Amino acid sequence: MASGAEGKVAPPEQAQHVFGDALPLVGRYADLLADAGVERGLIGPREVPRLWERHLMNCAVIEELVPEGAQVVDIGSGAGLPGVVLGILRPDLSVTLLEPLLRRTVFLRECIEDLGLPNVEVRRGRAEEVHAHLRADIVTARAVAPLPRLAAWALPLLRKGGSLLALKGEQAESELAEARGDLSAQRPCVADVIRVGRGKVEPATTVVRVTVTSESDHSGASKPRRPSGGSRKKRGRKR
Ligand SMILES: C[S@@+](CC[C@H](N)C(=O)[O-])C[C@H]1O[C@@H](n2cnc3c(N)ncnc32)[C@H](O)[C@@H]1O
Repeated sequence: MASGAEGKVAPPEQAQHVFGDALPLVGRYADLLADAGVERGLIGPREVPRLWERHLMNCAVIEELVPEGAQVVDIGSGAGLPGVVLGILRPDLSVTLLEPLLRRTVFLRECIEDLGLPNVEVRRGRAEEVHAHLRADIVTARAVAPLPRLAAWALPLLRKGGSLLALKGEQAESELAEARGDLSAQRPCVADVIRVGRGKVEPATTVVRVTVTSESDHSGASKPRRPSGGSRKKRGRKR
């Protein structure tokens, strides 16, 4: 994929601490986002100066919540956040980037090829339509949907003991408090809010972690309920 010098943004000093030996490859991904990603409207031009702190590093620090060798599904991957970053940092993971929009899946496939990531694959589809086909130890999602809807999409994909890691903003505690009833009605689970990356990223990344405590019944007996909360909001501009 073409990546000129134009959109390049130098990594901050702290990036070495976060990415270690993976820094050059993450730098290449940053260039792809800043060039082709912006050109094709997958990422806003105003995001470029804050690509490292607000996007790449903020996503990277969740890797400490992902067990060795896990199968990860990144719902609504968009331009690849956090899935591509996890795939680069952690070659031990198998990462599926799940994204419904063709333009975005084309970009993601090009990125994976360019970056040479054999442990990452792209799947075009909606999370609610892949319950019969995908299983995961970890499901990640950033800026995709309110918690009740996200849980309805993610929890059926998880193996017992697996977790949804939803990257959320400062309102995570109240969002979780409102959604608790909905979450356990979807599937038995425990949920908490964790802040990761203290000392590496400022502010620390806020994650709502929902861990399922039962086997799921994929025969259909425990079909996910339509969440009562998180009513459909106006979607943002499609990129
Ligand atoms: C705001 S973007 C966030 C992209 C990326 N996760 C990030 O943080 O930059 C939301 C993404 O979710 C995707 N999406 C929307 N509905 C979805 C669904 N039902 N299943 C999977 N992805 C979905 C959209 O196509 C879009 O790429």
